[in-house]
Amino acid sequence: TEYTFYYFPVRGRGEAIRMLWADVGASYEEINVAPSVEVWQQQWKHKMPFGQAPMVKHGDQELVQSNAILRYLGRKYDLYGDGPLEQYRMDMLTDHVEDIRSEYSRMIYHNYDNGKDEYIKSIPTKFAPVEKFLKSWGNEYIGKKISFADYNLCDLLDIHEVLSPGCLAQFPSLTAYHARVLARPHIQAYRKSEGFKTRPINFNGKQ
Ligand SMILES: N[C@@H](CCC(=O)N[C@@H](CS(=O)(=O)O)C(=O)NCC(=O)O)C(=O)O
Repeated sequence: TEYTFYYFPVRGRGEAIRMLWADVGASYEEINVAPSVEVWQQQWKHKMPFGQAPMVKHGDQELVQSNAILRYLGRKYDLYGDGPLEQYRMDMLTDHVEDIRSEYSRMIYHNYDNGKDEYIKSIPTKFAPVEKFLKSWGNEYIGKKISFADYNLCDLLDIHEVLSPGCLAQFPSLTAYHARVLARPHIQAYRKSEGFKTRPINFNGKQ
């Protein structure tokens, strides 16, 4: 296989990478670095450059930092837009996805019971700017063609739909965009796979 993917058995920060590989038809093997917390802490954590996962082994390279991995794959598979302005937009939305993902993870892992309702109330504010940008850019994706940033944004929309069903219905461009990415044949096939269907979104089973 072309890649070895060292991560937890969750969507988390790995799902956008899995979607990209599915869409380009790349072969990869998943290594579950946390069949138990002890195995992660005693066998794997110290092997990771920053003590964290995901890590991707590609040839003799060991790649870490999920957004850097996405950009590396974006450059490798021509999934990084057409020119500096499209690349800026992909980077800018990737940064926004990162901001929201961090806030989402903090709620899921540290403040679910008391913070979930308040977080759900904040969802429109988080996604209204994305709706405006996509609408004004008028592309099928963030760029004219699919990019590494689309898989990341699509995964973020997925997990927010699970957290609060219908939360994106008020955003027509975002809703159409989400459906468009999910309708891609290889993504459709991936979403029907056992791996996708059985994988929890987060490590603590909260969603
Ligand atoms: N900026 C890093 C963050 C990676 C990260 O936070 N990994 C978490 C798991 S997850 O947030 O991706 O689900 C981790 O390794 N946690 C275990 C630990 O830190 O021991 C990235 O984007 O790859």
